[in-house]
Amino acid sequence: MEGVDHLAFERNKAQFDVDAMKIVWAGSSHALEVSDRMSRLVASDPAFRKDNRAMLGRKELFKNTLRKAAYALKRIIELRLSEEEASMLRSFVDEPAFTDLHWGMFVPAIKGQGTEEQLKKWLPLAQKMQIIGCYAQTELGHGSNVQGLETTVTFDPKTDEFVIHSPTLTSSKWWPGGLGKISTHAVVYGRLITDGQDHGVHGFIVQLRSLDDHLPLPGITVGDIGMKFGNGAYNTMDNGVLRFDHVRIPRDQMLMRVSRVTREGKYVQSNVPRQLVYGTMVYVRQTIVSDASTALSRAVCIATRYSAVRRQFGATGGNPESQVIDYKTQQARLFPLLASAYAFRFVGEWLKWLYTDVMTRLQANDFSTLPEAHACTAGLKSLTTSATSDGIEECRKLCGGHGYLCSSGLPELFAVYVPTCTYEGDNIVLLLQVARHLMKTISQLGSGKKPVGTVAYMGRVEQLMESRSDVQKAEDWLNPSAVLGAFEARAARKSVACAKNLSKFSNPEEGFLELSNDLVEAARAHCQLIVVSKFIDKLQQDIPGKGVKQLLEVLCSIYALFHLHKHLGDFLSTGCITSKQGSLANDQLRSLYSQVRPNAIGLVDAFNYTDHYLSSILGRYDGNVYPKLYEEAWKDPLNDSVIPDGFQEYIRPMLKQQLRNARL
Ligand SMILES: CCCCCCCCCC/C=C\CCC/C=C/C(=O)SCCNC(=O)CCNC(=O)[C@H](O)C(C)(C)COP(=O)(O)OP(=O)(O)OC[C@H]1O[C@@H](n2cnc3c(N)ncnc32)[C@H](O)[C@@H]1OP(=O)(O)O
Ligand SMILES: Cc1cc2nc3c(=O)[nH]c(=O)nc-3n(C[C@H](O)[C@H](O)[C@H](O)COP(=O)(O)OP(=O)(O)OC[C@H]3O[C@@H](n4cnc5c(N)ncnc54)[C@H](O)[C@@H]3O)c2cc1C
Repeated sequence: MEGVDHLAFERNKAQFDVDAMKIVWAGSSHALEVSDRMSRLVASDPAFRKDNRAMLGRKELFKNTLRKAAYALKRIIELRLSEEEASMLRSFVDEPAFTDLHWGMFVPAIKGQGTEEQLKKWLPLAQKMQIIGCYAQTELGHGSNVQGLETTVTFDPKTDEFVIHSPTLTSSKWWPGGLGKISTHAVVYGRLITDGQDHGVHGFIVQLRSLDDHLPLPGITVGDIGMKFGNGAYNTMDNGVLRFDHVRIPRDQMLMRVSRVTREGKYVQSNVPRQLVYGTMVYVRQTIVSDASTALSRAVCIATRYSAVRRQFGATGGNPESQVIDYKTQQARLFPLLASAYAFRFVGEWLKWLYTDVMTRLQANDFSTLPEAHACTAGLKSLTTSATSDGIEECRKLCGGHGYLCSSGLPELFAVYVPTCTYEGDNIVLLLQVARHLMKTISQLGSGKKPVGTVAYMGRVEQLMESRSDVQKAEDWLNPSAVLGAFEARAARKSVACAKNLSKFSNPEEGFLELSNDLVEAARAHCQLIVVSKFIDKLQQDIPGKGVKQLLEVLCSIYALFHLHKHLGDFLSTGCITSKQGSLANDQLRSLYSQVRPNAIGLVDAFNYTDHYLSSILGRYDGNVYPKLYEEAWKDPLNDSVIPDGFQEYIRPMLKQQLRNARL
């Protein structure tokens, strides 16, 4: 039934102001207005169709992406869109493309590591897309260990140039998105060598292809690294391989904000920490946290709407079967993911604030919050992307068999999303960075250095080692201080246990390797505490709209109590809570799920996603799932003919042969 809202009866159940929640989700009325306008602009333009991606071969798929990227830029210019509108439009086009790396890494790398002169020269070219850039750091032999990169960049004082070279096979640049076929330029990371001395890894702007005929410049070998996981999915991106054979670039193409090489070949470090060379990764990790909430909310929106449409079992007295969303097991799998999507939204907002604050301080040569920014971006990137990848897969299972169809939108979302656990830093490697930060914080406690920011609770470590939860009944777990107390005590105790064990090793690095599993768990507990505490902080703000704040309080409690239940072993073994208190938390969770149930559709409608963006028959706004699934099946190329290609050639003779054998 076209035009009928099959989910209207669900929408009528909502006990809160969905439009007010849309503003909270978007971040402001202005952000909602822009994202709403841009998403509709993309959805209504047939040039941005994306429903056939899984069927296309690589070349056709890639060409289509190039067409969309060029068309998007044309529309951005024609409509005179602002930077904010343009970036929203690109995100609603919803297709990984070279432009992600151009805008997301190449431009930020120049902005963050270039001098004023370099910004003046390169930014206008990049911003007008007169050049297209990528971020070429990872090599075939090294990704996580950036200090292990092998590409050499040697200063030649005779010609005032750098000579870039790939000395080994493993030094080939490998993975950079946009590099394979499109980028004209790259920010290349390599070891700077002056006068025979190795100064470690630095960034350089390098032209790769001619701006006239797009052919690789002399000494450069470049191409695509091949098909990746999933049909369609990330294969719209030309991840590339790049080798240099003594390629020369002018000296002023070294990004010189952190350190520079003089005309005489002298290496000069500025007063900014060398870690700023890693600044672009910090920036991108921060954006990845907000993007996690977007990806997870998409999957949750699909699974929630479909769970309200889907019915199985329980038909009694002429009544229809039960909606699967009413099963407690479905709720216990789905609603924590819904809560996580909101939790990641708010922690992402906070992280953006933290990043902006760090950048402002850096301008004033205050580098004190850089370690905190590194630990938070690394840890939260790791926590949210792992949870989102697992969450998307859980949503697929929540949709039963139909979730496995490409038309559910979930397989492609998973395939595109899952490399987020690896790129911008492998999630385990990043948690180990957080663990280092925690161990350093603990080791400095005795020196009187007061921990600040997200590790401030370590300053109360003695009290946290002794504290006992005073929860007596299930509702006590709704008290934010009860939840915070338990999460802080668990995080502190896990870190302190690691620090104690580490102190038993005469060689700390050996100890760190030996205890790395425990350290990763301690880092995870710390990051979960950050998410919980930032959700609680959000609820201290004035949040208008009928029932909006109350429902967010419910979601916040679900996020916290779900993790308390999931990691009960941690909370019990560290002695923060008793097993009785653990089971009260579980009782409270069940009650919270019942409070979400009537509001579930409203809560996913608040994401304000168009059907085009969701790209899922199961997640359609109108819930008209079955006729559309049925219709879609007939569009498959296999159904173009009644008898498929290959049948006459292979199967008919086989059948005939088998029949002949049977008659003998
Ligand atoms: C359905 C369709 C949907 C469509 C949607 C479309 C989506 C499209 C998305 C596309 C978007 C993006 C594409 C992704 C592109 C990906 C790009 C990349 O992956 S780029 C490469 C990223 N590489 C990495 O992340 C490498 C990870 N490794 C590192 O970061 C480092 O090497 C590290 C940190 C692991 C170790 O570094 P190092 O050995 O130098 O450090 P130490 O451990 O010795 O530490 C020294 C000291 O420095 C501090 N430190 C480390 N890093 C930082 C930092 N970044 N900032 C500040 N400080 C840092 C560290 O804490 C130590 O401090 P100390 O006080 O001395 O202890
Ligand atoms: C889709 C995609 C897009 C990418 N885009 C870009 C790009 O645009 N530009 C770019 O430069 N790079 C890019 N990359 C590369 C990416 O940044 C790296 O793959 C990533 O940093 C992980 O490094 P690795 O591949 O070397 O993994 P490895 O470090 O080899 O990891 C392999 C395994 O070893 C483990 N491991 C490694 N070190 C440690 C340790 N110290 N302790 C414990 N365990 C460890 C890891 O946890 C993992 O399980 C991209 C990668 C992908 C998949």
